[in-house]
Amino acid sequence: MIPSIVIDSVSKHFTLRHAHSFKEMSVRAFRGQRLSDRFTALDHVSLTLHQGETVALMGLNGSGKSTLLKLMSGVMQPDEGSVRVRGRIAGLIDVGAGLHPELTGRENVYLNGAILGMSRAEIQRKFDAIVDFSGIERFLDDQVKFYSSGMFMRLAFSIAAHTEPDVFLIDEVLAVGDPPFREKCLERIRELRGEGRTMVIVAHDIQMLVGLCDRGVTMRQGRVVYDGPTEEAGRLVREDRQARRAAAMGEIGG
Ligand SMILES: Nc1ncnc2c1ncn2[C@@H]1O[C@H](COP(=O)(O)OP(=O)(O)OP(=O)(O)O)[C@@H](O)[C@H]1O
Repeated sequence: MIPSIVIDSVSKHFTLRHAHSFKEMSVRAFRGQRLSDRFTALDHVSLTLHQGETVALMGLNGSGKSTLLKLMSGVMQPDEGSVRVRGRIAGLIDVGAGLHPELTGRENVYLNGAILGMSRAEIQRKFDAIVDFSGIERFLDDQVKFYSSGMFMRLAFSIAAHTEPDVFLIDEVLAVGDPPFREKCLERIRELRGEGRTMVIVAHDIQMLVGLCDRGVTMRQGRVVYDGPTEEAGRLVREDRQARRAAAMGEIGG
């Protein structure tokens, strides 16, 4: 098996500021309270993903999935450890992050396509397919700021899905679209999977992930706690959800 992404003992910390103004700072300092805390979002995560694998990244909110995806995509750097990626990577991480609100849909296909590493000739060749897939041809010459969130998502997914990436990162975007488009996206993901590309998918819909992925990785508080069949990875997340719900019920005395 050829490694596609190698994550070696990666950690990522964030600083949480408690005081946002001089007044708040003075008050906290006067009370002897801390002005900020260091928070560990990823704690020595190691993971090797192989070419052609479709991997589900699962875990409760805040377990570190999106942070790990951002490190894979290179938009964020680890504080410790290393991330190595082989080949061209495309991601739908911050949906529409590469789309410019002031530009039209048409202009955004060119801009975003270029950002994702396509040449102008390649974009021209794929232009019709991208627009066709997105289903927004009627709005192609409108500025993207007037799009609904669904239309925005359609265009962003469509551009990314046509970049022919070696590694495709997908974060929760499938939750945004309308059901027919969501089905179309899943179809496209299956197609990309069939072409032997590496896919990493973050989603909360466990049933969908079990149907789509051949490996599941479960995260808890910044650590990988399970790596194996998707079904089992999903079962652990369901357990975590139940435990969290029980704890919340306990807090409100229910
Ligand atoms: N830029 C940031 N600054 C400060 N804290 C951050 C930042 N990004 C993420 N975090 C914190 O890191 C932790 C992990 O966040 P992350 O978004 O990776 O979790 P997640 O598993 O993707 O959650 P979700 O399912 O809600 O998207 C969270 O507690 C979050 O508040």
